[in-house]
Amino acid sequence: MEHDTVRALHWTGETLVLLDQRRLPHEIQYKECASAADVADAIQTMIVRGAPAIGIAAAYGAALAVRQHADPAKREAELQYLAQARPTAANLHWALQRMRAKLANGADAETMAAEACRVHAEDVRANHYMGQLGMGYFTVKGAVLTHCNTGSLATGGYGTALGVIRAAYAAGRVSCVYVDETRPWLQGARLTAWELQQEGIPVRLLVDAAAAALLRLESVRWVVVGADRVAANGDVANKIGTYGLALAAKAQGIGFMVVAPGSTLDFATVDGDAIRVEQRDPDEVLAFGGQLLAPAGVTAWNPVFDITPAELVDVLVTERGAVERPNRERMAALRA
Ligand SMILES: CSC[C@@H](O)[C@@H](O)C(=O)COP(=O)(O)O
Repeated sequence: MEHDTVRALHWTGETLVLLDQRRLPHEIQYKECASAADVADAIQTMIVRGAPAIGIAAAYGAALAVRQHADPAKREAELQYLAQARPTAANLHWALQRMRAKLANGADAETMAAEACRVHAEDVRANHYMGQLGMGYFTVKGAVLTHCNTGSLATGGYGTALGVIRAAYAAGRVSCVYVDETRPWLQGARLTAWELQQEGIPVRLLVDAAAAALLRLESVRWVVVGADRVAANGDVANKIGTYGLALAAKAQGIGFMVVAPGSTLDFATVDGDAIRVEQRDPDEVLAFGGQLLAPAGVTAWNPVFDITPAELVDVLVTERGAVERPNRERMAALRA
């Protein structure tokens, strides 16, 4: 098994230590979470981000709630606080549901922590499996384009879309990785470029607005992205800008691959229209590094995810298998 360059989360046995992703790549700082509320705040403020990593953090948060409180009402309040940290990533609710089931069976703090560690380890295993499965589609060596950060930092380790790219690069099937900078948080520029550089994988950064031109002018074989939630019909919620990439890929006849673990699949949500898309503070768009970019008084629209209709997805890769051109019927094969 290949090594992972970095870990976003570390369980000490008593606390959860998170690599502060807001400060990367130039500062390595950690945030120690001793309570569920600390974890919820870390998710809300993007110290930890990426759907699978959010789910894993929430699982550890639930273990901390049980360690901290004997009173079921207080535990419940902590779990609800965690559940509200961010709305779009399905993994958050999936993880809390799994931890609640343990709790309902009378689990103590130690058993809860062991379950959270299992959630974490299973995610890493799923990523390695998806890496192998996904790279099977890269039949000709070439360049790929990815968006946001879906690597070790966004998951328990290794990555979803970036896991496929890493596996494919190791197998000699990727020549270069184009990375969208991913405004406004710059997950591509700050995090993905950093992860790829550490691996020695050739990386070229582009502004988000250059992606369609890249697909038209350069020979890119696949666009590979992750997901925050996949609805029962295969519609995909992912970082804002993903829908535009899918449209451009379709227009150019370039493959569009989505890579996501089972914990991101939401069969209770009928389609993308029913997915709640998080809106964040307009200041994330209007200012940068504390410096106002736009004229004072201008407002901004800041949805942080968009919905890509299933018909634009060529293949959805999960650890339960891969589905080509997902629709409601084909998605059924991925039910747990
Ligand atoms: C494996 S991560 C998949 C998605 O979570 C990722 O593409 C993404 O959109 C992350 O958004 P973020 O706002 O950084 O949490």
